[in-house]
Amino acid sequence: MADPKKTSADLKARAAQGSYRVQAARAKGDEAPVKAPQSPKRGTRMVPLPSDGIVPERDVHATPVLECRHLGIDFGGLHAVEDFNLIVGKTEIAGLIGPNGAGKTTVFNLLTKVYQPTRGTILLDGHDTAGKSTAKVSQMGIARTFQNIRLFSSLTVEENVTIGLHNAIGCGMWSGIFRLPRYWVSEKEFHDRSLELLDVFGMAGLAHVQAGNLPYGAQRRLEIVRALATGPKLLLLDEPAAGMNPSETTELMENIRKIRDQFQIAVLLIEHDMDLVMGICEGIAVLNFGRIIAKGTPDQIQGNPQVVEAYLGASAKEA
Ligand SMILES: Nc1ncnc2c1ncn2[C@@H]1O[C@H](COP(=O)(O)OP(=O)(O)OP(=O)(O)O)[C@@H](O)[C@H]1O
Repeated sequence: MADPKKTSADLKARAAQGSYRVQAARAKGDEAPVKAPQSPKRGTRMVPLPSDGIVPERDVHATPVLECRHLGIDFGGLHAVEDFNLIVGKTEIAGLIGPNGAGKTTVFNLLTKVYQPTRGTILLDGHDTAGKSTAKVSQMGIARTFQNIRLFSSLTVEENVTIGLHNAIGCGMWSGIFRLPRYWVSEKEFHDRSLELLDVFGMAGLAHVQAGNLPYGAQRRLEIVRALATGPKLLLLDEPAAGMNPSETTELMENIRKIRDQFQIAVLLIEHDMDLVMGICEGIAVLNFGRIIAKGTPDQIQGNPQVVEAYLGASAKEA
């Protein structure tokens, strides 16, 4: 869980200054302040869709990878998520932010069918996921990582990735039980593919290391590789920078962009680290008390008084 005071202070400072880049330039002692870009990836323009949403211009003619319409879930009398509408473009890096308890993880649990929604619709790449199981939506193209690392710590790095591949492809029960030729071909394919995926993050050399023995940052990277092994169209990252030091966070930001560029998939991330969110997200949605209170580009979100108020309100209550 993030420090709400730090997050609020970050957001307030940025809202006041209008640009985190100006702040960074001043901190480095640069003479001329750097002008904030319209969106984090230079040249990316967010375009409104006829429905309620914005997507990167490059995705405007593609089916959105995710479309949530009037999504909601109740826990007893608590409307944990209410009237949640969100569109994520085919190759967009999108952010879902909000104070602690706002409903962010609940949204991920709805998207992955850990919870079935009380109301509303979720379209994944244009297909309705109503009534589908977690396993089914995984096959349909959603993968996620969790706030707390959930690796098989006694298995090797490679075995952790292979499990993701098995989930996606499988080699058939009888081939596996009777070790038919198809099984061995699959195992060889899985081995090669695991190393290929690990290599994206410079981890192929760690394939035989026990996952539990990896340093923290590497365990977080491995979780992402394992999620990628399932062949997703949409990767959900729940607080990927939690517990990371600044250099690990910078590396993570590069890796997230690399994933989008190399695999041509979309990423939706929950994160309290505003440097990461404002640095890589193209579209951002802000949740408070289960409802979206703002949507837009990083510049629009940083300058939104309702957003600053939501974070300051949370911070003030904790103080
Ligand atoms: N299974 C559940 N049963 C009852 N209430 C729940 C359940 N899951 C979540 N909630 C409630 O829903 C609300 C939203 O919780 P959620 O974990 O989604 O918030 P969050 O924005 O992810 O918070 P954080 O940033 O602290 O992780 C909270 O009030 C929480 O207590």
